[in-house]
Amino acid sequence: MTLNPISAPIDSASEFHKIQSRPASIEVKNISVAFKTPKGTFTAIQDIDLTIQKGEIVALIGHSGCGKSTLMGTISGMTQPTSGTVKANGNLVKGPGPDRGIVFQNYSLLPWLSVYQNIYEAVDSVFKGKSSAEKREITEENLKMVNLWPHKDKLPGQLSGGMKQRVAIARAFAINPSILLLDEPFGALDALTKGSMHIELLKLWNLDNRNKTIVMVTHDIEEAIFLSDRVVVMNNGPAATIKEIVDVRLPRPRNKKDIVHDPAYMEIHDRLMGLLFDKFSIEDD
Ligand SMILES: Nc1ncnc2c1ncn2[C@@H]1O[C@H](COP(=O)(O)OP(=O)(O)OP(=O)(O)O)[C@@H](O)[C@H]1O
Repeated sequence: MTLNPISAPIDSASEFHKIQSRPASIEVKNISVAFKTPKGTFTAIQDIDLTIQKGEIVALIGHSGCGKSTLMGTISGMTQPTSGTVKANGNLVKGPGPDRGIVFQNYSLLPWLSVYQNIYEAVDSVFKGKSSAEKREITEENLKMVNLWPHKDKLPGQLSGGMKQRVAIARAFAINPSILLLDEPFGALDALTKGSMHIELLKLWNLDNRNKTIVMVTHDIEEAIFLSDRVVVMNNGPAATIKEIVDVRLPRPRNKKDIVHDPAYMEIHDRLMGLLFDKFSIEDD
């Protein structure tokens, strides 16, 4: 398989409308999550409604501790909502499933397995009916996609942060989920590595004809705008809700260097800054 540049199909802002008219991939209905703590019940998120279309890239953004990971947890099925429902591809989410691949900031690779084995084991656990040759082919294809084939025999401890993150992303893609959930996947990376990871992610998304739905938690406004179709801004908790959903009607492919000069980008950036930092100001006199 050859890698297409991220410029594969030419898009325009009207592409945004096309995506919005696609079928729902994730339907979050009236979700609340409350945790039992020694001090009593703590409601992290409350009354959240969010529908994400198939093939959409959506970023969740908000201050630390507002409930982004909790909301992601309900979509992944790792967190049970106290009330409300989540559907993925029309099916009620009752727990984690192979239709939803998850990538965390800490990579969650198995340190005692090689890069190759980390991916092969995941493929093996999901594709029970496939032959070993087919599973080896999937493993190889995905490692090559993230340019890690030459490093396949290394242990995670012998890799840089960016390489580990690429293994985690290759593993998530190898199980071919229709939904990819990324919880601060690039948070620990330096700006340059982060920039290349954004390009890698969009390449993989394009290779799959933009069919995978991607939901990403981030603290990074620029990252959210560069990658997403919509940015979901959450209120501060407790009982956090969605404050506003900002549409990112910027044509794709997006060029990291040029996009920042686009007046539409600046407007979205200002809006997000306003939503996130409306209460903060620095008195310097
Ligand atoms: N298992 C739990 N038990 C009790 N409280 C929890 C639990 N998990 C999360 N919380 C609380 O719920 C709130 C939301 O946490 P969450 O991790 O979802 O926030 P976040 O927006 O992802 O934060 P960050 O950006 O810092 O990663 C926080 O106040 C957190 O302390």
